[in-house]
Amino acid sequence: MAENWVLTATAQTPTNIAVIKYWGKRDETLILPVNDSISVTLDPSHLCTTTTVAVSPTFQQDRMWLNGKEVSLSGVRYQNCLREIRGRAGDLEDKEKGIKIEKKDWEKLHVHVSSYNNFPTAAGLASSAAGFACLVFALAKLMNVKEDHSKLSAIARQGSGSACRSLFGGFVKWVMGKEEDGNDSLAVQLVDEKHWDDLVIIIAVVSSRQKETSSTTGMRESVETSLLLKHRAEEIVPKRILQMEEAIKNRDFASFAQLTCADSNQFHAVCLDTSPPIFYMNDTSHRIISCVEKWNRTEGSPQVAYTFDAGPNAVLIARDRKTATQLLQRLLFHFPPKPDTDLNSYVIGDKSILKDAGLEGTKDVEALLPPPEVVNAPAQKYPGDVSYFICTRPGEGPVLLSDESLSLLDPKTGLPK
Ligand SMILES: Nc1ncnc2c1ncn2[C@@H]1O[C@H](COP(=O)(O)OP(=O)(O)OP(=O)(O)O)[C@@H](O)[C@H]1O
Ligand SMILES: C[C@@](O)(CCOP(=O)(O)OP(=O)(O)O)CC(=O)O
Repeated sequence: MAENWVLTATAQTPTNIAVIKYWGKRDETLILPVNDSISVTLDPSHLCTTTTVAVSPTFQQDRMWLNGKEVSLSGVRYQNCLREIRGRAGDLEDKEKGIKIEKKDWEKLHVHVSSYNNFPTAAGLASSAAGFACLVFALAKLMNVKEDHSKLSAIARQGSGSACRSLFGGFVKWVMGKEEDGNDSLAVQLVDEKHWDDLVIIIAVVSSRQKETSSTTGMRESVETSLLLKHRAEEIVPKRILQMEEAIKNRDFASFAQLTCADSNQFHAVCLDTSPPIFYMNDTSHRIISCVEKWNRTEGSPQVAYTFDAGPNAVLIARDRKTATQLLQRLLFHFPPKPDTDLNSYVIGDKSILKDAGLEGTKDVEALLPPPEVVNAPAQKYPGDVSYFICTRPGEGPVLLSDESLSLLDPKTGLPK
């Protein structure tokens, strides 16, 4: 066997947003949560991670490049994922390339990883969720791991809890599990992305100067100090999970929206109940909540649901396209771009919603009338308080990219292209 071969696999994995939140661990090392959670996977054409993994007898050590820059793989979370995947690697033969790797050989072979997020990293858009899910999925393909997506999700969970939910498209539940070794703490798909394809998602990336507490630190402090977290995990979430599963199954938007907003608000209440208190939302986040609440109330039934993770960004879920265009008009009325910003870079993702809303340029935004529900109140405008909007929808789970031109590593050297 020639000893200078390089074998690669490239995958693409989506990010996800929780509608019933994970907040609190019962085991910090294995990353085992104190409650079940449910998320919606976001369309990878707008937010995703692409990762190429390679193996070669010529590699001297495990190495990783993130968005083109070399980063260390020595962190315990990366090490746990690599160990768990290597332990499950199978025999592999590529006759065309003359490569034969036996199960026991994988322990001695080093890997190279190159990963790229098509959205800002560590900006509160769950890059760690897409990133760890993609790493585990790509390595599993490379190393011929014969396990289903749920089993792989239990490995991705050890990279970042929320990552386990990115192993599936559509709506996904992370079952907390009971076992001490965490083998039953994994993700399952509730329904795929086609089940409820009316939904439209608009993310407001909110400008933020504050230094935020990371999710890992924040939830540790909440577990240690918040009595509300204990009550939430034991009494509230188990019931909410059942109601949310029912709402998703029946495409019951009114219940879905009520549960999503209530759960986001309770998660932030737990943060306030933490000592010292943690503030993730800012004034802009609060203004977006008020705008949606006022509109929903005027309509008599929910049109839009909102949810916020460990940061000020708003994730807004509209019941259908028509509602999404009305939402975008409201958002752009209150949060127009700064005078020098082009609308095309201010609203990204699925731009067809801009067109449906009759908004082709900054002039159209300036001409927007106040929404009917605010006509008697001062029409408040906050240019610059939102950095940009992303229009997207529920999307599919991880996919393997077989087109070699999409590989992020050179097939000859195993180094970034
Ligand atoms: N593509 C990737 N592949 C592997 N790891 C990644 C990738 N992208 C991000 N990460 C890991 O996730 C870390 C960022 O996670 P962090 O929780 O700080 O931000 P986030 O997930 O973008 O935001 P948030 O958790 O607030 O939603 C990075 O430092 C890196 O360790
Ligand atoms: C608020 C959340 O987004 C918290 C996510 O926490 P992480 O998964 O980032 O935390 P670690 O497991 O410590 O890596 C809610 C959620 O995604 O369910």
